[in-house]
Amino acid sequence: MEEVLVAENVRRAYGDTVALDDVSLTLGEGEVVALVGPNGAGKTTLVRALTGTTDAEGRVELFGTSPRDVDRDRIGLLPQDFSPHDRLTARELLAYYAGLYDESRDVDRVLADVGLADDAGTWYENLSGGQQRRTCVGATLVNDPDLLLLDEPTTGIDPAGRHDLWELLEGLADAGVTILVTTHDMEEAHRLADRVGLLADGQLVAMDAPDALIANYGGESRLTVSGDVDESVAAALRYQTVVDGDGMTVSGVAPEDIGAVVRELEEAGVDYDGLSWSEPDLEAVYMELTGNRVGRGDRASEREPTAAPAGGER
Ligand SMILES: Nc1ncnc2c1ncn2[C@@H]1O[C@H](COP(=O)(O)OP(=O)(O)OP(=O)(O)O)[C@@H](O)[C@H]1O
Repeated sequence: MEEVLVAENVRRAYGDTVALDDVSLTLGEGEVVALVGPNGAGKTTLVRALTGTTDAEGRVELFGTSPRDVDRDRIGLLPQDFSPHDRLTARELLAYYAGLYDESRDVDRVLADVGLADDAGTWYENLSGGQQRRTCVGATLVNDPDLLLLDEPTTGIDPAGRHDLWELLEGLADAGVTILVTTHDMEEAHRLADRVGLLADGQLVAMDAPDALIANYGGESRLTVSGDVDESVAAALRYQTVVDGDGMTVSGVAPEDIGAVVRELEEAGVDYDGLSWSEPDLEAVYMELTGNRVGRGDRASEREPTAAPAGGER
C-alpha cells in the first residue's frame, strides 16, 4: 500500500502548552483514520501540522512531499473553523472554490453528493448549521482530492445527514481516497475508520482497528443501573461495581446473568429508574485511555469485586 501521509515525531508547543508531543502516524492509500480525543487533546493542531497550516517540529510528508510543497489539487482540507463568505449561495461558493483548481468536478454533482441539491441557491448565511457544514465539506471535494483531511466534518449535521455523509466518505475511500477525520462521535469513528487514533494531552495513546481497540481496552460488558443505589448494595454484588451520582455500573455481566443480578437488586430493595446492558464499545475504550467519559460526568468511586463471579451463583 502506498504511503500517502507520513508523520514522524511531530511536536507543537504554544508557549508552555505542548499541543502535540511526538506524534507519529502513517496513512496508506484508501485508508480511513479517525482521530478522537477530549477537547484540547491536539486533534486540530495535528490536522494543521499535517497540512502545513501551523509550524511543527518533526517530519511530515504527503505523497512523499512536504505539506507546503504538495500538489494542492490532490488535497481536500476542511479546517474546524472554516467560514466561507456569507453572502454567496452554496452553488456560488463551490464554484468559487472549484475555480481555484486547474481541473474540478461539476459543482452540481458535488452539491448533490453532500445533499444540497435543493438548497444550492440559498445564501450561505441562510443555510442551517448542518447545511453550512455540508457546504464546507462540499468545498473540500470540488478538486476530486486523493487525500481528505476533515476536522469534525459532521458537527451540527442531523443523524440522517450524517449517515449520508458517512456513505459518501465510504464510497470515496472505496475509490482509493485516503481520509483523515477528527470526530467526537464514537459511532462515526467506529463506522468509518479502518483505524482509530486516540489523542490525549497531545499524545497518540493508541491507534488500531476499532475492534482491536475494543478487544484490548474496552473491558467487559456492563449493566448500568440508573437510580439511587447504595454503596452497600453495590458491595454485596459479586461483580466489579462503580457507583456514581447517576446510579451504578456493574461490569462483567453476561446477557444470561442479567436476570440474576436484577433479582439481587430487587431483593436488596433497590428502587432503580432504569437498566441498560451494553457490550464494550469505542466509548469504553475512550474512557479507559483518556480518562474521560463521552458526554457524562466522572466516575465517583470504584472498587474491586468482593468475590470472583461464579457461574451458577450470579
Ligand atoms: N493558536 C493557539 N495558541 C495557543 N494555544 C493553542 C492554539 N491552538 C491550540 N492551542 C492549544 O493546544 C491544545 C490543543 O488544542 P487543539 O485545538 O488542537 O485541540 P482539539 O483536540 O482539536 O480540541 P477540540 O476537541 O476542542 O477541537 C489546547 O491546549 C489549546 O488550547
